[in-house]
Amino acid sequence: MSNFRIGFGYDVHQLQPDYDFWLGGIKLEHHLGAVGHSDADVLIHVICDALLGAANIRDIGYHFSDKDPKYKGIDSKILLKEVMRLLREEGYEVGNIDTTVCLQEPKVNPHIPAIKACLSEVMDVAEDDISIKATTTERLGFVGREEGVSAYCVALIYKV
Ligand SMILES: Nc1ccn([C@@H]2O[C@H](COP(=O)(O)O)[C@@H](O)[C@H]2O)c(=O)n1
Ligand SMILES: C[C@@]1(CO)OP(=O)(O)OP(=O)(O)OC[C@H]1O
Repeated sequence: MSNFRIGFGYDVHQLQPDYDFWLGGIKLEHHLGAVGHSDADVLIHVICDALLGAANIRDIGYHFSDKDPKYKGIDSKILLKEVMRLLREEGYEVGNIDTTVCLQEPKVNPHIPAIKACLSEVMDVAEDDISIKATTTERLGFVGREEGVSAYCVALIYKV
């Protein structure tokens, strides 16, 4: 087995009125927000899953159950910090992560610098090793109908 491992994360959250829209640790101003047991930050959730998967230490729902009232409404940055602690406890460091957010509206691009700065601080990983991208689905499917937001992440980790 090499010192390098990869992981992958995928997640979906519904979008509805009267909810906050947290994405990558920052709050977007939008008429719809993401629904979940936590703050429903889909971008942070896929980063957590990709990192946990890379280290082969299960997934976000295993470590932070959506049945546990302790995590009701929790700031996902707290979950990501704990995932980083678990990763480092296993002797790993992050090489880089690459993410894609699938969202019809609003535009993510203007927020990418703030998201990268936020995630860099939470993860203690250089901004240069954190890539955030976005795409619409050309009005097709649940993302296109603005019923939900999805995201993907791949992560490279290495043994220190
Ligand atoms: N929510 C989004 C979606 C897309 N972008 C940016 O726009 C580009 C074009 O999107 P298409 O879905 O038409 O390919 C995309 O490459 C992103 O740069 C965005 O910022 N926010
Ligand atoms: C984060 C957790 C825990 O609060 O809740 P949700 O916000 O529902 O998120 P999801 O990605 O569906 O699953 C992980 C959950 O265990």
